[in-house]
Amino acid sequence: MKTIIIVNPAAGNGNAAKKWNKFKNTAAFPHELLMTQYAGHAEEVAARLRDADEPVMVIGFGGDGTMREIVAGAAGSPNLIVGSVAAGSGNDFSRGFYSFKDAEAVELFLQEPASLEQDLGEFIDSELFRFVSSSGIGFDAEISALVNRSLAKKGLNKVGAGKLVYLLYVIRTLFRFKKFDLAVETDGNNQQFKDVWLATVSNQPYFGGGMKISPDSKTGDGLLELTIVSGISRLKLLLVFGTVFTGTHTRFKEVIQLSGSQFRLTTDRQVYRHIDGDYAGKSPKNEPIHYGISKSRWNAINNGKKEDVL
Ligand SMILES: Nc1ncnc2c1ncn2[C@@H]1O[C@H](COP(=O)(O)OP(=O)(O)OP(=O)(O)O)[C@@H](O)[C@H]1O
Repeated sequence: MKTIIIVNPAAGNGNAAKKWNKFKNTAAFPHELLMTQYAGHAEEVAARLRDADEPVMVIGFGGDGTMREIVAGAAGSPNLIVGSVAAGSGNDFSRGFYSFKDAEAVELFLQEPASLEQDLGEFIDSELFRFVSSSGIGFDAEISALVNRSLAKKGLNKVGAGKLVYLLYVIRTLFRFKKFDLAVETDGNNQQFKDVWLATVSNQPYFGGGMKISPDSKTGDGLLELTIVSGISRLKLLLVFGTVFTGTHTRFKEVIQLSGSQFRLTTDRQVYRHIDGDYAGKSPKNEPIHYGISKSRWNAINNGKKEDVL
């Protein structure tokens, strides 16, 4: 099978380039290489391959942003199979979908390739936004928007202090965040939530670099899960965050989880939002936004262990 590796050298704060330099020396299988030059490049490359008349495996060598771009470009093409090697910062894609741990794993897969159709989440605002793992509104989206914008982070990342900056913004946002009201409409059901900290639409269990926000999400079942955290004190919110890593946060009464093929979400003010952890503008005030699953499905690696990918 023809194999194309798309490397984002900027992923993982530049560590992807170093990781690639090691990986390429062990990659004995035939492959073409493409180094991304700018944001959006990986999607363009994957989209150009869409009309392939033979099966092509596109391996993303990067993090969640790189994988989202590749999946968005490849979705709807019957002959493209998307694989990944985790080389980003958060790498939630590799927790929700099968990911190659080394070149040997790629070689083994190529001996007996198999794929599995998966869902791609989407919503339309002024433009079409797509997400592979999750898209959220609120507290966590505000933190990541502020951290990424912070010039301090750019300087401090060079000395490996990105996590410290993140922690500082968590504390700052914890005190400054303005909670919002949320209306949820799903399958003819209307619900109102007051004092909401965050609402996350998930296609797979993980977000935020290993937090199991939506333990029951399955990537190919045609459903999305909505997690809402509301009516909770700052202190308890921290406690809840501590339990998200194990997925036990769902026991708190302030954490609501809904499942459906689509959700219409309306916020009473503009609130930061993300797609797969990346900035995705703000939700409009009092205007419903429709979250659903794209008609264009995509093919993931099927390594034979269904529980890893379904
Ligand atoms: N050559 C490049 N220079 C700068 N940015 C790039 C380049 N190529 C791609 N990008 C952008 O880099 C961004 C970060 O990539 P990615 O999300 O894969 O890594 P990450 O943020 O380190 O990992 P994660 O999302 O898993 O935390 C993406 O939005 C992508 O569009």
